[in-house]
Amino acid sequence: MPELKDILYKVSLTSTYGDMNVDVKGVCSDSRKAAAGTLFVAVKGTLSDGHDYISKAVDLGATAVVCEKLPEAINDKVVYVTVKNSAQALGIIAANFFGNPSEKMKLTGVTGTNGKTTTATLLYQLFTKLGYVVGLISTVENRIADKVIPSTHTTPDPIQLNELLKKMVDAGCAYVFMEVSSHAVDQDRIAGLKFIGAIFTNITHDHLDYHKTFENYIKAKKKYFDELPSEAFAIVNADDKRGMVMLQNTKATKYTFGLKKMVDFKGKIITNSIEGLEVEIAGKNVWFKMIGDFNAYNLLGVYGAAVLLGQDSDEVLTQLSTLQGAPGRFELVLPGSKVIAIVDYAHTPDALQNVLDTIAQFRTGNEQVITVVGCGGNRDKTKRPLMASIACRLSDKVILTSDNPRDEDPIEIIKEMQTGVMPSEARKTLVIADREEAIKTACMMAKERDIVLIAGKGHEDYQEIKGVKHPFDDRKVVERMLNLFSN
Ligand SMILES: CC(=O)N[C@H]1[C@@H](OP(=O)(O)OP(=O)(O)OC[C@H]2O[C@@H](n3ccc(=O)[nH]c3=O)[C@H](O)[C@@H]2O)O[C@H](CO)[C@@H](O)[C@@H]1O[C@H](C)C(=O)N[C@@H](C)C(=O)N[C@H](CCC(=O)O)C(=O)O
Ligand SMILES: Nc1ncnc2c1ncn2[C@@H]1O[C@H](COP(=O)(O)OP(=O)(O)OP(=O)(O)O)[C@@H](O)[C@H]1O
Ligand SMILES: N[C@H](CCC[C@H](N)C(=O)O)C(=O)O
Ligand SMILES: [Mg+2]
Repeated sequence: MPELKDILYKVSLTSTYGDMNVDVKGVCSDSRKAAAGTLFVAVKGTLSDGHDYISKAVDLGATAVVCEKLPEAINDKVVYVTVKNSAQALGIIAANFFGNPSEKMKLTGVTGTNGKTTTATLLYQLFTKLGYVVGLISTVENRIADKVIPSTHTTPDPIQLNELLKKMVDAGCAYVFMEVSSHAVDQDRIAGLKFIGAIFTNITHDHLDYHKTFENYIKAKKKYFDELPSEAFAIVNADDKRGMVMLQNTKATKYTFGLKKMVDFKGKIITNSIEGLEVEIAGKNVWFKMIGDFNAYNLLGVYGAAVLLGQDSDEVLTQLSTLQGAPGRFELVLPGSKVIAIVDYAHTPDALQNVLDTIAQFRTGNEQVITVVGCGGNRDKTKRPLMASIACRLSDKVILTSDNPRDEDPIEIIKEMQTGVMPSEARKTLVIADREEAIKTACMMAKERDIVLIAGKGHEDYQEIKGVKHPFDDRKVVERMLNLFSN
């Protein structure tokens, strides 16, 4: 069992009280999980402050406490350690407690507003095909080789994260690909991890509820690159306005990918159709099963990272051309049906615009595009009118509905969306708060060859209302409707 002094290795301490050789049976940052012999790390959160729960953790048996400020009531059977930043300390402590698993693998992180899950999943699938034992940490699911572990966050908290990485080491994972959310960077969930590579996809409007300003959001993404070690590589989308900003202060070796500029990993789209993409990369024309310009960027980021991780360029392109990408991302439901139904996780204005632009490239103009879209509750409100506006501009009919209302009133969310609908567009919008009814209505309205886009929830198999996740899957509702048509 590790001793306290060992798991505090590399943590910058401001003071210590008690025996640093005490054994530590476990680490927790939630007092409700404290047990005999554990170390409790008090972290200031967005809703409450872990410092208020120190005595609760001690009552449940915690024998050591890491905090920024000592509590008034000191228990002389407990060891107290103060630090300047306990969120950061928690990351380093969790890594030490689980034996610094990230140092025993090649860990690559993906950050950006859109495309993280797609990029990380493609890398996981690619390296598996190349014959390696691979780990994946993503919004949709975590994977240790082919074993699926459900995911609760895009990037888990430091304790779960390091425990998962340790299991990956134990299972022999040589490469691990993980999504790094801006929340995770800001909350130091990744402190203490050793990355060999980092990929930046893009940055657009999202999460301003949390970061408050776009500048802060950019800073959170940049902090990830600023803290990379010199042995790592950093590869960014140079066509994104903020791509080069990410590289400004990094010690890592810098690389770029893109379609428009002079870059290290360049692509040129030759064909873009509902069947897939043909892209010229490294002097070769390669067909991919992924659809849409934005996926050309994801594929180039994946290709660049794979080559930087030492893989053979031709072999990478051959394997990459066979891959399907992540579930619920531009997923065609029952392909070959009379109605083209697409389920996509577009839950930001930029993603919605990209998906509808992609659809616009395929359509003949004789069919209708019917979009069903909602915006999540307890999330960035500024995106609501923008998403409704984009949906109206690029669709023939729009049904505004709900998407994980959480603690908010779905009707109020829809009202905020409606402020983005121009009076001239109002006649093509319907409001149907019940998502199942909304999807059914869209399918009923659709005629042969019409395109129905169901945006926002992708792979999600629930609708979250007031803290309860009710089973709900866009794809299943659409499938039921399409099957009814064919009978
Ligand atoms: C806004 C946010 O990111 N919140 C995360 C944060 O919680 P918090 O700051 O609200 O914590 P808090 O409730 O204020 O508590 C502060 C501290 O007191 C402790 N506490 C609290 C109560 C108690 O009785 N005892 C106790 O010890 C808590 O364990 C915590 O350490 O830290 C928690 C532990 O790591 C996370 O589970 C929680 O994620 C919430 C559930 C969440 O919904 N997060 C989303 C927004 C998120 O992180 N999303 C990103 C993806 C976004 C994207 O890019 O699309 C993600 O990486 O998943
Ligand atoms: N490179 C990209 N640029 C812009 N939009 C993209 C890109 N890749 C995917 N998208 C769109 O964004 C949606 C979300 O993609 P993905 O799940 O890969 O992103 P993410 O960054 O993991 O999102 P989240 O932060 O919610 O986990 C997709 O369904 C698609 O509509
Ligand atoms: N990772 C994103 C996912 C949003 C998905 C959308 N369906 C919603 O619930 O808003 C978030 O938690 O903000
Ligand atoms: Mg994701």
